[in-house]
Amino acid sequence: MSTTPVALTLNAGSSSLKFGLYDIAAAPVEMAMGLIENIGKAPRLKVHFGPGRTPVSRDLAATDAADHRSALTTALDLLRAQFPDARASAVGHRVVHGGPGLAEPVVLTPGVMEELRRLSPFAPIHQPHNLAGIDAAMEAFPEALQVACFDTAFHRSHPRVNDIFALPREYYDKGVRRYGFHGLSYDYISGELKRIAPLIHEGRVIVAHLGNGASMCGMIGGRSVASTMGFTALDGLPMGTRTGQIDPGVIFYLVQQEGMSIDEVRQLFYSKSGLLGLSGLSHDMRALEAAGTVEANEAIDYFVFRIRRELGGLAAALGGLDALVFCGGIGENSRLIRERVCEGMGWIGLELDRERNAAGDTVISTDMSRARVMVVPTNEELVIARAARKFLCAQS
Ligand SMILES: Nc1ncnc2c1ncn2[C@@H]1O[C@H](COP(=O)(O)OP(=O)(O)O)[C@@H](O)[C@H]1O
Ligand SMILES: CC(=O)OP(=O)(O)O
Ligand SMILES: [Mg+2]
Repeated sequence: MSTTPVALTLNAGSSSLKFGLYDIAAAPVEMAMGLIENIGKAPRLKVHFGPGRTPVSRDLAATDAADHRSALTTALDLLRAQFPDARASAVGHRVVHGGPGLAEPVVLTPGVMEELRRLSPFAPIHQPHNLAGIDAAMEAFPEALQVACFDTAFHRSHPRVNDIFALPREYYDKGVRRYGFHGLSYDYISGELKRIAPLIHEGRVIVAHLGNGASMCGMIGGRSVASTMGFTALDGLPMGTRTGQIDPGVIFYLVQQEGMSIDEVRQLFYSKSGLLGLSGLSHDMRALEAAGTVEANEAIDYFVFRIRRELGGLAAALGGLDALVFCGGIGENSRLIRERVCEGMGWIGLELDRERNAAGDTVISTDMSRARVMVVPTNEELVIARAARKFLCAQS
């Protein structure tokens, strides 16, 4: 039997499950990284087992990932077959909502679980899946240390004025605040900037995490000052299937005039809107870029327009801008979106180098650009694995 301590990481999204396996004897080393997407519909598996190995990608039977629990069983079977001797000493979970109190990763206890269940309505397409993943992992690995890492935690450094809504004061105390999300990704990017561009890290940086979920974060000295997501992961930028910022008056209209139920409005805002709703075609940026229809182009126009608006707003909150960093599936891979976001942004100090952008360089601004533009691939799983290792080390 292997004596190497191993950590499993789980990152459950609304219709996907990302899983990672790390050797954590020293700093975490990736052994496997996988994704099961389209859970409950036509599930597909993508997995790769460490550097230099060819990634595997194949369709799964519907029963292999009918829900998150069965997807986890499928993922674990796969990992056990590949690494028969590995035993997880720790399981690290991405949990989207940690509420106002949980500003650091924690070891999961019944008390913490109760608080996380209470927060479920604040993150309806994420938190229930995160909690189901925790329950399943506790059952599968009763001996392992179970650690939760929160998307909201990184943003607890916000000044209060950026956390409040203009509601009567008692609502803040009830937890109705601007939490911010994608914190594991921002934490990773902050750490990477410190390593590869320490002077930039000390300055005023806007990070655009553009994936299926999308948000932007303004940082000073590597700490979050402001973010585009708010009370829930619905606010801010339009996303694959989510509206992003919308006048709350639309909800009253839909309920009172269109006769929709609150559940129907929730479905509409979280699952049928954003790029999918505007294009009438797909939530997937690759499909929209390839489609070239009027509707797909308009969905892209709106996505870019909102990013540029938030860029201006966040730069004002930071008092200027030293760097813009792109990450997430779209931010890391779409040269078109990066080019369009930076177009005509000289007034804010950004000048994109088209060739560097096309080549996918890390720095994609010109040498003359006052503010730097960068592409830094994010890694939420590594942040989780590091936290799991830290707790294990503290125990032994
Ligand atoms: N080459 C590419 N060009 C444009 N968009 C891309 C490309 N590769 C991936 N994407 C987009 O990235 C998004 C998924 O981002 P990702 O960060 O993986 O999402 P998740 O939020 O599920 O973690 C999808 O919209 C996908 O189309
Ligand atoms: C918080 C959030 O939107 O997460 P994701 O991008 O995984 O959907
Ligand atoms: Mg994501």
